[in-house]
Amino acid sequence: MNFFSLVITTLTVLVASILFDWWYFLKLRTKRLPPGPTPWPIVGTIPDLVKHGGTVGKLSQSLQAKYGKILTVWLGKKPMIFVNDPELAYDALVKQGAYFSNRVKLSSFRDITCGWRVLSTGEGPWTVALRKNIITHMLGPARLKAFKPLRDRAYEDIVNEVKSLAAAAEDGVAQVNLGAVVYGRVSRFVLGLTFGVELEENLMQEIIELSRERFLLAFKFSLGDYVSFMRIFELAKEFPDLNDSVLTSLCAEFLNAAVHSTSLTIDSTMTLVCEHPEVNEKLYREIEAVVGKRAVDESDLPQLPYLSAVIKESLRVKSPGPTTLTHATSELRKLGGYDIPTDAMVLFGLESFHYDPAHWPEPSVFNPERFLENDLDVLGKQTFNYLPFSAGRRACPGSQLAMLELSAAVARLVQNFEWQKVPNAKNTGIGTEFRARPRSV
Ligand code: HEM
Repeated sequence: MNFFSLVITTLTVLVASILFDWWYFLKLRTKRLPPGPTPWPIVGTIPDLVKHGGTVGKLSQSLQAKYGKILTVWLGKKPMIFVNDPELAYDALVKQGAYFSNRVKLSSFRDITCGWRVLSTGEGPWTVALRKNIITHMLGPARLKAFKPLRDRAYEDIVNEVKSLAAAAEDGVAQVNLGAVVYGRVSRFVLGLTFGVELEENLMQEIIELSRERFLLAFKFSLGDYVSFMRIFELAKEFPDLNDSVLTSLCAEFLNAAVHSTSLTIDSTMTLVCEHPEVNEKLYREIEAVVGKRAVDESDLPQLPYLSAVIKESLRVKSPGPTTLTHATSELRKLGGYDIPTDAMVLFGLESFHYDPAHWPEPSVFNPERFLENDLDVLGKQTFNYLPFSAGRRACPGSQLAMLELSAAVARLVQNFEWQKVPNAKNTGIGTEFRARPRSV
């Protein structure tokens, strides 16, 4: 092909795809979508998103005052609908759960998930089978019990790693990136759970690094998902149903889903505990009174109500994600009187539920006492105003394991050390810098 025909072909594809996007956009605009800012041609509301630091949760919260608790923004030609009202979320995730449980097939996820074949991006019978396998086999009560010794090792290793940093420090106080320490130890436990055997240290180290790279890749933004002509830069690939690559993707997904939010939440809980010395003191006294000097065990957790309240309040104030993953409908549905087309990405605003002043007085104040007065379930059984693990058919399958790990790890950290945040320490993405002085246990 000579240069001239190449230019003509490229321009034709460009104009055709712009016209296609325009037609697609106008077709969707005939629906009665939830309100929102008027989108720009081609790019939609992407400029507003950029103004909000690229964070969809922040964009939706700032638009909520003007447009209400269900609203639409446009990522190029694609509508993204935010549901920030707990009652509408209950309608979608429970009453209409069978229709709101699909996922949007974003091309940014295609390669990393071997053609969307992992649990969090899949839908239909394949996903139902995967979820059943995870819930009944990988994370069923018998397996959680069988793998308790590995979890105990992880808690012990976290404490020992911080103790050895303290022993090596001149003033006897460890300076530690807690998120990084927890990430490494929880990953080793989850690898044991995934493969059913303990792997060699070198191999574990290699898998942990590779899976972290994969995790970061999954956040790659692909313009082709939203503006069709950008697709010409992406190559189509075929993926088989189940082979080594699909299995690797499934293991990487499990490892990332299980480790990242858990280590992030342990880090943010300890940050909140450091910022509230009265909470730290009360927590330490509860552990001392119930457990004494021996190491806290998971079997002690039901006797530690204040610890449970601290973890739940931390998940309310600092949910690892401000929204659920994107949901999609399997057919055109109605929600709050609006149309929800199959092309829309639907996000449920967990942070909005958790910060609703009508339900939570002084919502930005960290106050574990709220959960002592009213011990709410984490899967929305009593109210959708508290939903850290989402609810319904796509709710987090790891909530039970996560609550065990969060509670036991935080209890051991408070039991063994006096914690302080390093002044002006910021979360570096993986964790926050703390100073930890071993208590004389
Ligand atoms: C603090 C800890 C955790 C939090 C706050 C959390 C929260 C969530 C949320 C909000 C979702 C999205 C649900 C939706 O889209 O409606 C999710 C999905 C998921 N989580 Fe978790 N999670 C945590 C830990 C875990 C653990 C320990 C595991 C595995 C052992 C896990 C595995 C998954 C998987 C596989 C999905 C995708 C489910 C699907 O698409 O059907 N998570 N999680």
